[in-house]
Amino acid sequence: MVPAQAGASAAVPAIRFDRVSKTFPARGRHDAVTALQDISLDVAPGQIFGVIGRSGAGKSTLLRVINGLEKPTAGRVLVDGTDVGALGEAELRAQRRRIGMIFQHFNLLSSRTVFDNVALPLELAGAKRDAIVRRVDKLLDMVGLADKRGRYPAELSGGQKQRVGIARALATEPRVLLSDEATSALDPETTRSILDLLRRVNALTGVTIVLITHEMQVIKAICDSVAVIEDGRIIEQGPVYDLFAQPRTATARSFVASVAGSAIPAGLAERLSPRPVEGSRAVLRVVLSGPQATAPIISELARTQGIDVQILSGQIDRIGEVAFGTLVLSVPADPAVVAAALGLVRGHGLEGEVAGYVA
Ligand SMILES: Nc1ncnc2c1ncn2[C@@H]1O[C@H](COP(=O)(O)OP(=O)(O)OP(=O)(O)O)[C@@H](O)[C@H]1O
Repeated sequence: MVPAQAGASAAVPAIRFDRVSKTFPARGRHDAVTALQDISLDVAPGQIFGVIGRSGAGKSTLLRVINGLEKPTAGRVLVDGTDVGALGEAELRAQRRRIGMIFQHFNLLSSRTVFDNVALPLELAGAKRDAIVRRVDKLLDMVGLADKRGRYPAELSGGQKQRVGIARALATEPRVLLSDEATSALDPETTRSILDLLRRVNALTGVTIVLITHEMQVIKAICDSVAVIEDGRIIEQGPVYDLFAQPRTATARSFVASVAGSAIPAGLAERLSPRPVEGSRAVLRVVLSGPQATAPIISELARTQGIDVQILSGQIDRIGEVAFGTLVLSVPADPAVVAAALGLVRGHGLEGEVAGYVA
């Protein structure tokens, strides 16, 4: 007998990148640019999949090959098993109705009301008027904008505009929702409410979401899986908690640190000197991540090594069961003491470094 889970593991991914590369050809004085290099990844149906990278890393291009706005120069992108690059114009149009998209600057039509913006994809798909009214009213209810249906975009806040964008993207009941830095133009509180809405939409409709961002906070807030992109290559990918627990590359570590608040407090940073001076103490920065994130390093430093240790700042956060954060400590500047302290930290599989010396 075939085990029950065999069927599930063989499920067609919602999106598959199979060795995808994209090079924009040289034009005039501009050299050719390879925006995507040999990318392979699977997005499972119903997942919220985040792609994080710095400016120019290739995030938008990666999103645009999913809905066929760009064609790969090598490899294939499969959406629900269909090779997007092999579709003709008419098939591609039909395919795009199954892929919604939301944007950083909302891209609403200013001359249309909220209702008419959301109705547009349905009108283009040839839906009947009463079906359009039913669907749009339901969507406006879902995004909490039923009372704004007759308003124009200029009369809405940024968060409300993005809610309209989300309702419009969902109008044709897509299987996939692409999010292009959808919260980058919003303040932190509005960002949270939009991310909550996307989570709710995902849970209610099962739509697969692929979002690109340069903010680790967004990944942490709603993604199940994440890929880190740099210079057109995926340098790490996996469940979000794995990335937080054990970032393997310097880029991923710095993204994790941006959420974990690894920075030395400003007042202390100004007083740090690169070398020890008379009576100074060494300032150690310890990154808490992985299975040993909560190891009792302070008591071990004090008790087993006899090191006089002072806590200068610290922050610890959690994703599910995984703890991560940073601790800033000071110990006597004696090189033997510093080496013993770092040895103990690293012995627990944690990263530690001397950030400087403070008198
Ligand atoms: N149509 C194009 N023609 C030529 N080069 C392009 C084109 N689109 C993107 N590129 C180049 O490809 C690389 C990746 O661009 P992309 O927009 O995908 O990056 P990104 O990670 O989304 O950046 P940002 O966060 O700044 O939007 C960049 O070097 C960019 O200049």
